[in-house]
Amino acid sequence: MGLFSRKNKYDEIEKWRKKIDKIDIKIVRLLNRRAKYADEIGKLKQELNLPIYSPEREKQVIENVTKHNFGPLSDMAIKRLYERIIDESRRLERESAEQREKLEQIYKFKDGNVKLLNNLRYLILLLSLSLLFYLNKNLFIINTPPMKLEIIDIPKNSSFKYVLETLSERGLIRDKLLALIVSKVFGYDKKIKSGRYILSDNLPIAVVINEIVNPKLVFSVTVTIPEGLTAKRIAGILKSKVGIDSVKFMSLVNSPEFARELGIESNTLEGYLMPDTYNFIWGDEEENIILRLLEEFKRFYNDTLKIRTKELGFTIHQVVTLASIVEGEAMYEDEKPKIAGVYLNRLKRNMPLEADPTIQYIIPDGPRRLYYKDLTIQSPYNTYLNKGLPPGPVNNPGKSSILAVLYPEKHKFLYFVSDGKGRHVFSKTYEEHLSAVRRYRKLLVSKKSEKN
Ligand SMILES: O=C(O)C(=O)C[C@]1(C(=O)O)C=C[C@@H](O)C=C1
Repeated sequence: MGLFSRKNKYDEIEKWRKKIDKIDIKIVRLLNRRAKYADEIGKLKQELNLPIYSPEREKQVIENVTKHNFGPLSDMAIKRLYERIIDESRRLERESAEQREKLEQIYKFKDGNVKLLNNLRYLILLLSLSLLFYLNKNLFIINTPPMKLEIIDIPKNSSFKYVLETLSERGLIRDKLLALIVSKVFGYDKKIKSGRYILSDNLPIAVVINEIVNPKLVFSVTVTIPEGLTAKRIAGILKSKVGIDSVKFMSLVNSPEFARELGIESNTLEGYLMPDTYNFIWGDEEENIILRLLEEFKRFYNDTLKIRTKELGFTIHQVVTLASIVEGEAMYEDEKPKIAGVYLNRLKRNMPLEADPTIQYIIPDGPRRLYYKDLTIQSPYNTYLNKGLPPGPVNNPGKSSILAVLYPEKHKFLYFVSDGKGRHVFSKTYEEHLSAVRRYRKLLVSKKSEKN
């Protein structure tokens, strides 16, 4: 073979190959278009739940292509080629189906979660709204008209737990836990104030707690302290009426430092607790109450009375001491200046006062009827054994008794004895007095026999 013809053949191969290349490009494009159609069919089969593999259809396809086969490829060759093409179609359909399934699962999961989240959101919203509604209703709103008013006593040093228990027991707070939480959050549990409170049963928690922390409806009690009582008996009254600690009250009354601090020339405040009618706040401090009683004493014992005291040559302490004896003796106001006059006459003559109220003060079980042996009790307060005034007041005298000492009746009486009816018989001499005493005793005896 010549060199020239050989080269021509190579060129020819190249020429054919170029043609094949062009056809291959078309074949690949067509194969992919075919694969795409098969993929569409696969999608529909998946939706219809049909199997990918369809042997009848494959048979049809082979028959179709061999029918149109005019060589040079044999029918068998075409058949083998198409079996490979359909293989790849099935593989593509399968892979696509798998991918769609996976995606579907992801969406399903997402969908579920989104639904769950939405439900949770609604639930939280609902819960928050109900909580807000509940808090608003219980904490701030007055919902019902009051059914009853309750008086609540909160003693000093009460624990917050005790306060909550009491309020809840009396129906003043419905939700103890809510009250506890709110109080703890705002620190109210450490700020409660003792006292007597009047609260209605329809108040919301915030109002009830605020009232106890910051009382506005404080309960004031009117207390009358009668004239002539000892500090100890006054302490008893204040304990029951105002809720004070009577031991603390007495220790203040008997504190010389406290008396000095208040400007009282005495070791105790006995005599200076002014009898009167007072308005106290229930549960108020013992000290405040004493200050109030002393204030009344000082207000009463004004400059005019102080000047008068000096004129008489007495100290305030001596006047109050004698006034307490007059207070103890007199039952009627109009007799007070006369009785004061008797004691002042006796003091001037250096006679013992022989005043029964001073004995009543030293007997532990008084006040009661006195016996002769009571008059012999050793005490600086015993005015049968000691001349002059006792060391201090034997009770807390009222205003009229103090005035009776400062403005006594001028007379010459040195003695008096009960007339058996609450008044007294006054005498200038001992003899007169003795006969008055005898008359009194006779009266007593006849009264006794009348009774029997
Ligand atoms: O016609 C179908 O059902 C197809 O899925 C397409 C095809 C093919 O490639 O022609 C693929 C797989 C089947 O087994 C049958 C035919």
